[in-house]
Amino acid sequence: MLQITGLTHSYADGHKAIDGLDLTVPDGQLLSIVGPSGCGKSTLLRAIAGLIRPTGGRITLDGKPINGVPDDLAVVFQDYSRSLFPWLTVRDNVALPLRRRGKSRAERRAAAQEALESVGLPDAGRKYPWQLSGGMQQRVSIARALAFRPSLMLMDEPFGSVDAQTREDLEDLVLQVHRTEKMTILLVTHDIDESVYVGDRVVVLNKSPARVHADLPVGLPSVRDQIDTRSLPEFIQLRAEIGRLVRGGAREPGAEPVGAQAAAANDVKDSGGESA
Ligand SMILES: Nc1ncnc2c1ncn2[C@@H]1O[C@H](COP(=O)(O)OP(=O)(O)OP(=O)(O)O)[C@@H](O)[C@H]1O
Repeated sequence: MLQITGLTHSYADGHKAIDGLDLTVPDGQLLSIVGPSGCGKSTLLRAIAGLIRPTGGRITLDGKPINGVPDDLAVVFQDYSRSLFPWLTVRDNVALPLRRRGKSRAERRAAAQEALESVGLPDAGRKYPWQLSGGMQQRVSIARALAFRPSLMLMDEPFGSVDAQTREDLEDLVLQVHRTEKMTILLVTHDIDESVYVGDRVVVLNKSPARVHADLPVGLPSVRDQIDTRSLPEFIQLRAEIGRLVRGGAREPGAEPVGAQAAAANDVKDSGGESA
């Protein structure tokens, strides 16, 4: 479980990006994070990733405070072109972080190949990143994260630089990975529809400095489809509510969260054994 309590961060120039943010993410949840531009979403992810030391508050992963980059974590950034090494083959890029796992060369190669297959790139291993399209390069970044088998994956606007069709394919890839690998995923996005489509839950941050403005369960069936899911009345209602919240609106006092009934129904269904 990821637990964030009273998180505060001021940059060296005095700019306060986060002010007293509380958030708990249970294991296996896919949490979408949205908020106005510049509100502190990336700062939050960087603090969770141990890339910056927050000036206040506490972040724990499975009860252990985060001091530096946690062992069990992978990060996927928007800018895939800068996160892959151009002088390494695709397979070596994917295998590289596995050195930290102490794997042998053969094990690293096998894990890289398996991860490439899971993102639909079984034949790309011998190529170099610059020989692939942008969408394929982002698949490689996701494969690298997957090969590492992290318990927590942080994704910072991961589909912001790809075309609309590739974006949908990659959203479905993340949903599939989440279902099969059961890892916890935090996904920062500017796209409200995407936050609902992929999320189990959506957290809306308020204007800088960031705090949790609203926290909404996504009560949609766990198997999602780009056309059918986005046409559901619950999807349309939730997307409208989140849009209003991102623009600074307040939750209506006492209002039942949109999708809560469906979420409850899913819980009942899931507890009955087979989950979709
Ligand atoms: N290194 C830094 N030094 C000073 N201020 C910074 C630094 N990095 C970010 N900021 C400021 O902190 C605030 C939050 O930035 P952050 O990148 O976390 O926001 P964001 O919500 O991810 O932005 P966007 O939606 O545009 O991607 C912004 O006002 C930004 O200008």
